Amino acid sequence: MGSKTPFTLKWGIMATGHIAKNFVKDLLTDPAIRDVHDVCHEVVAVASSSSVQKAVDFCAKVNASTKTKVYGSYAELVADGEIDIVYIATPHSHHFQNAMLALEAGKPILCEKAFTVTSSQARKLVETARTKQLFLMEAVWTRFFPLSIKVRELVASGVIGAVYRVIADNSLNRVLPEGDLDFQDSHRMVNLDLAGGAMLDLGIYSLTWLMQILYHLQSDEKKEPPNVVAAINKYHTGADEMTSFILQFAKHKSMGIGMTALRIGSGVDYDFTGGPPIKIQGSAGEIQVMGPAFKPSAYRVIMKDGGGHIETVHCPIPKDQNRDNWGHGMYWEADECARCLRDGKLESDTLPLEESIVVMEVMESTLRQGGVEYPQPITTDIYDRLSSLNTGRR
Ligand SMILES: NC(=O)C1=CN([C@@H]2O[C@H](COP(=O)(O)OP(=O)(O)OC[C@H]3O[C@@H](n4cnc5c(N)ncnc54)[C@H](OP(=O)(O)O)[C@@H]3O)[C@@H](O)[C@H]2O)C=CC1
Ligand SMILES: O=C1OC[C@@H](O)[C@H](O)[C@H]1O
Repeated sequence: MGSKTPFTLKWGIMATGHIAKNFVKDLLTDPAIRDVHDVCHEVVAVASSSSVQKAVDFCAKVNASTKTKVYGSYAELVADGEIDIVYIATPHSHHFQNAMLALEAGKPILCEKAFTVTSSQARKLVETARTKQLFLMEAVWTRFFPLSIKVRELVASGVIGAVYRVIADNSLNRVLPEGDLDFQDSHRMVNLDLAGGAMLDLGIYSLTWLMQILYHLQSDEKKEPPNVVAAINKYHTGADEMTSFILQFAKHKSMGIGMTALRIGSGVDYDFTGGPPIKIQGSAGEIQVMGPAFKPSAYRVIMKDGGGHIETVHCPIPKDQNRDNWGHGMYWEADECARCLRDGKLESDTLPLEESIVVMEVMESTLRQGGVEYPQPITTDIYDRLSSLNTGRR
């Protein structure tokens, strides 16, 4: 791209919660801190379904430009003609209706994980986006980390031979001394009305590691969807609190073993001393990844024959000194959106929509096998512009 003017992507932010804040702060960092010079980002508008004031407070918290527009409804946001793309940062329960709202208004979308609550909702979103020729991507930021790209390249290069097994865990210890989890029953992490539970919130990252190695790297002609076997321990709200799933790719002679929990953490630490949360096992060696599965921080390659030096490669997340030393790692997925929109692409090659559907199928199968059932208002695949999920009527 050389010295050409970078392509600017203009964002509309739907919701003002925890992750919207982190994402917008990432958007507002200088792309040069991550050596990106071809694209940049502008936050044009922020909407809260609760009140305009919440959007105003949000803008102050993230130190947004004074030009950023604020709305007190999602409908107003998606109608804003200046916005190139809407970032959906509502609970999983809301994603289908909110994404349909944006697509119906002709807006491209980056939608937080879990993409939807059911696979049929995911298929409907993809179908709608394709019919309307609009860009759509699930916001699985981890896939766009330079570390993930490097690990996929190493596996594809055959350095560890044929990969037969991937083991991945993304678990948090959120248990209180008396045995309950450290969330109110109404919290989105455990509340069935908000599609709570470990699988959709955290297990998706273990699944991301299984999928990006064992499925994404399969050749297109030989794509083999996984057979899924799962077990779940439920919390008293009915949400899953400890979930394990096996993905079997029989034709490829490989298996992925995924784990997630809210009752026990991934290890004593995220360092190799606690055991890496991700192990990619090949015929000639193994790649181990450390750090939380959603935000990996280092990797190492260990060859079977003991040959070669084992070097840990640390991959720090760049920080912007002019923005309170902020940098979370979500800007790489935003850069992907900018490049796709700049180049007229309707989906990302790194996270194709077909894979988001398979991911939802795996999670749905896992939850079904464990007997987790979400209520009808959040599982329907019938779009309703006036659904309380769109209007914010609680
Ligand atoms: N990529 C990542 O690292 C992370 C992703 N996530 C994902 O982002 C999404 C949001 O999570 P998070 O930001 O932690 O959640 P929060 O509860 O902090 O924020 C959710 C926001 O959604 C809006 N909202 C609309 N209706 C409801 C409702 N009925 N109950 C609660 N909130 C509602 C609210 O914004 P308003 O009132 O302004 O409309 C609220 O602030 C989830 O899908 C989660 O999986 C979460 C954490 C990390
Ligand atoms: O996406 C996520 O990653 C970090 C976790 O702490 C959070 O619960 C989850 O939503």
